[in-house]
Amino acid sequence: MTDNAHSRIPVQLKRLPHGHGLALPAYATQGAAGMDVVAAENITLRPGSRHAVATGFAVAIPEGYEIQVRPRSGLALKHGITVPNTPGTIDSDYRGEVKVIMINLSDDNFPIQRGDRIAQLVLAPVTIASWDEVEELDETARGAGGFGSTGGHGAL
Ligand SMILES: O=c1ccn([C@H]2C[C@H](O)[C@@H](COP(=O)(O)OP(=O)(O)OP(=O)(O)O)O2)c(=O)[nH]1
Ligand SMILES: [Mg+2]
Repeated sequence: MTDNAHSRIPVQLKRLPHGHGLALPAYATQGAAGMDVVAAENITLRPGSRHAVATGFAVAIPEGYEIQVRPRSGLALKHGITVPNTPGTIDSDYRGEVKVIMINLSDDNFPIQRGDRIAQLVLAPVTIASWDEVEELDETARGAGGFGSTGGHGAL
């Protein structure tokens, strides 16, 4: 763990019974955006299968923030293991166990051991919108063009 405490936002965390003895989510380097989070269970992900992996803790995120659950690129690149709902959203009013939904996109079984770093958690501010319903929207050069309208892969 590194010394970037000056910029930290306190977030309450409650260990659940099966979470005792596990490392808390932690920043691996001083500039890390995410805290690596470890699995609280042993599970083998078969090819194509998915599972909500226990973390062994619950949180109370301050209002105005969320926690995003993101995959680790090493697991994605080397093993085809990722988070299908990335970024997963942990709401500030959620008090259940934080879980990491993982999917195995490879052709091989992938064993997860309790204590393995499986994903990363990013604390992020949330901006709250209010709808301003109108009859007409302003015109732009893009207009309704989207979904590759400016040219995509291999376009001339
Ligand atoms: O990767 C995730 C995503 C969600 N959650 C928990 C915390 C979150 O606050 C709650 C609801 O998540 P979300 O809003 O993404 O799911 P939903 O399908 O919309 O369920 P709900 O109707 O409960 O909001 O589930 C996790 O533990 N891990
Ligand atoms: Mg929801």
